Amino acid sequence: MAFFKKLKDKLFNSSSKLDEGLDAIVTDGAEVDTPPPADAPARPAPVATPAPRPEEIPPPVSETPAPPPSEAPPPSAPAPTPTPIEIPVEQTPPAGGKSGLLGRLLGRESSAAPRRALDDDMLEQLEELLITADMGVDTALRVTANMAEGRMGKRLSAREIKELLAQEIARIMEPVATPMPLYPKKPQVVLVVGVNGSGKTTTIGKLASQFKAAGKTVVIAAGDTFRAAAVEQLQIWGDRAGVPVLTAPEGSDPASLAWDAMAQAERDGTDLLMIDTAGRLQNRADLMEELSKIVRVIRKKDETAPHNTLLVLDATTGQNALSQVETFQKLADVSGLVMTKLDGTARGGVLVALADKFGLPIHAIGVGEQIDDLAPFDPEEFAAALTGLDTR
Ligand SMILES: Nc1nc2c(ncn2[C@@H]2O[C@H](COP(=O)(O)OP(=O)(O)OP(=O)(O)O)[C@@H](O)[C@H]2O)c(=O)[nH]1
Repeated sequence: MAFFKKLKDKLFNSSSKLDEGLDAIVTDGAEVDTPPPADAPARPAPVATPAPRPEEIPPPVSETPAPPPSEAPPPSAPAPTPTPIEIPVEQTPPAGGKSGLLGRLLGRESSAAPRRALDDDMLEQLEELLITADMGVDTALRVTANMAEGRMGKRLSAREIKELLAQEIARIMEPVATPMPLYPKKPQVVLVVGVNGSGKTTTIGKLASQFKAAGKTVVIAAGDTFRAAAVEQLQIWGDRAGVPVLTAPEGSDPASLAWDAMAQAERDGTDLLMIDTAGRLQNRADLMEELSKIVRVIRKKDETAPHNTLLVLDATTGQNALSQVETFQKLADVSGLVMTKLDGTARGGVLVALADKFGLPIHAIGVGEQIDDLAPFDPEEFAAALTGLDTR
């Protein structure tokens, strides 16, 4: 199945909500064109059209220099292998203008499609709809203001509004869509943080499997030593991914496990060491101490580690994800996000709010419970899926 179709299906709840909401807004108070007046706007001028995306996904190693300048890859560094979180994206119509034009040319949108003049009332309805889709008030206001710029009084069809919205969303998301950077450092230490249940274990398993498929050697440290069940789950995912999982006795110090794991990874020349961590936010001070101790200890072995601190967020928590980012930014030096459970949630809009508010890279999205249900984040596909623009 085309990846776009899969994403669209999986984002069904979000997209149908926006999709139907936008249709309703236009129908509410719309007039039917028969035919549209010659001077009617054939289609709105595109807003701040996002720079055309290259056909190819960004290179695996980001432009970001390795943590300290001295660690920057030497010119002779071996060519990076394709990043594991890159998944070939099938050709899909862009979220923006082209599909609309094509749609029109192919007669997808009849000239009798209902149109509604863009006025304050309609803008308010749009804002409300975006807020209910978890975009948050600030982002919803900014998005609608941009959509309205230069278009007040223009008569727009539902499809044109969806295209405008998709363009605006893609424009916000474009800068944050970056795969997890890979460095020539061995081991590259990836600290994985997030609240319990956000999908850390699952994401570590999926990422480990993708890194391994890309030819990297990976080892996982089960750093949530306080919960036997968490360790067992991680072992199951390690088995699935074919990657060893280092564990420590229940209740032992996670920092000491991290130390041992670093030593083993260094000894074995392992490419990536992924460290799972506890996610108990109930006692923030303890968690902060635990995370900073892990970091202190691994820095004794490599002062540039951790090279990535991934925050795993559960999309179904909606706006709560925003406060989790704020909290974890205080606890750890978060370098990127993975958003899980985007399948089957009506709260996908929170990604837009996250990108708008924090600008942290979104490395990947979880769209299911299977090992291959982790996809690179593609802003245009996401915008199209979220707004219900598709190839129907
Ligand atoms: N539908 C869906 N479910 C997911 C996704 N990612 C994780 N899950 C499910 O979410 C639940 C929690 O995932 P875990 O990976 O165990 O979460 P965790 O953060 O490690 O949780 P703790 O072990 O309690 O700290 C599991 O039932 C997973 O199958 C996803 O992308 N989509």
